[in-house]
Amino acid sequence: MKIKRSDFPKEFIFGTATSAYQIEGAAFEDGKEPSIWDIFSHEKGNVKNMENSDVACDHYYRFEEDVELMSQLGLDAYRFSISWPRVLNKNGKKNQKGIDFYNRLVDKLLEKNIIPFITLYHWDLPYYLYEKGGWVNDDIALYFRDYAAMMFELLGDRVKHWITLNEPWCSAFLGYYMGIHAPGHKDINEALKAAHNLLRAHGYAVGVFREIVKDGKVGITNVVMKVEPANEVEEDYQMAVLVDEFINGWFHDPVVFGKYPENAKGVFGKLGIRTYDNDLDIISVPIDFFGVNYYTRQLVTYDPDEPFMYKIVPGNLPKTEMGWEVYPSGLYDMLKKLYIRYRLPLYITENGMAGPDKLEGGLVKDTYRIDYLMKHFEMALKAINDGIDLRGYFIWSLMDNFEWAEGYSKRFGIIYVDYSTQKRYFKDSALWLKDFLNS
Ligand SMILES: N#[N+]C[C@@H]1[C@@H](O)[C@H](O)[C@@H](O)[C@@H]2O[C@H]12
Repeated sequence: MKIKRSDFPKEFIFGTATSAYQIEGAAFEDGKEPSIWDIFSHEKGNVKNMENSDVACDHYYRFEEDVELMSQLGLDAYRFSISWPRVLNKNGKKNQKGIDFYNRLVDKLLEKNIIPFITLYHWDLPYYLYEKGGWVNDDIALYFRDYAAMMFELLGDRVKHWITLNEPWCSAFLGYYMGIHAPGHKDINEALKAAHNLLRAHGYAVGVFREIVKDGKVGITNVVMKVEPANEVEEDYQMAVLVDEFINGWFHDPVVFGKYPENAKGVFGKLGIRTYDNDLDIISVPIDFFGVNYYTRQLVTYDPDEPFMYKIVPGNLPKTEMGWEVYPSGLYDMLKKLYIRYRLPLYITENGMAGPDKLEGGLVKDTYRIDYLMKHFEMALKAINDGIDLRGYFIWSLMDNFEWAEGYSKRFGIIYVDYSTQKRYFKDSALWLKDFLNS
């Protein structure tokens, strides 16, 4: 049975999501200072084909055209991030040209009746703060608080939906343990420290938000994975519980319960890895919603030879260009799990797929993405009909963009970007979405 927009509650919002470093370009223009990703992407070996976001989708100069495209699709909302080093320089001074860009973007969105959702931090830490220790320097939480307060003051009169951090798990573990994201460190102790300081930063920002944007809503967006045992055996079930805590619980529990998940904390302790208990009262100040970035599941199996006694097992379901299994039921399962455990309103702040998109005659026949989105829309509707307080769904992504270590090799957009000309093309999925939103 084909679902329609009208099957969803009237107030439910459909949008698309992007992030500053992935689309803006103008990486060193109009007073913007470097971020850790500007430096990391220019260092050999970090990004496929040595690609970077110096230009990206040139959104800094083309934002009016891009908002017009969103309006043509009939989107209700648009989630984007602020580039911290574009608005605040190393002397703690505002960069007015950078601030003006976001003012104009917000005003353009409102003019087109598109609700802005702003993410304060989507991985592009100012490089000068990294030089002061970055996320492993406890002071970073106060720098973030001051940056957040400035943005709340500047845009809070028009923007009422804010997300403090995007996927702190990635910032901490891909950036400080696995080394595949900026700043490229490989130190589990640094990763745990960074994780804690990211959560402290979140808590301090929520505190000032309550003083500045009294009629606004604030939350945090986490990567959410459905973790399952690779084999129906006790030890794999135990590993699934542990990995669920490592990935999902580690950034949800402290924010709501003011404490880290016990099993994972115990494993870190046994391995001599320090965990932290300071400022848990600040970390757990009440928030208004959780943002859920859902893409796929993770199959795990017990392996005593691995540092954390488990390894990831590739599944046998159809996969996207990222090698991620297409697993729509995992979205429903995780929405249900999060809502039962934390009782907070939810937004799907990212869901989408990288596809083998080819531009031919001005068209991109991405029927696979239409199928993917429809199946995940169905799971969102099932969750709503089962009483879960799900309030919105943002497709990742509005347009093809810089996919971090994958460079431009992975296309997640519903709009195709020809990077050689910067021309935008609606993919079939965009045209399908436009019809769906009017259905
Ligand atoms: N990879 N991948 C796609 C997508 C990435 O482009 C976003 O920036 C992240 O928030 C999240 O990882 C998801």
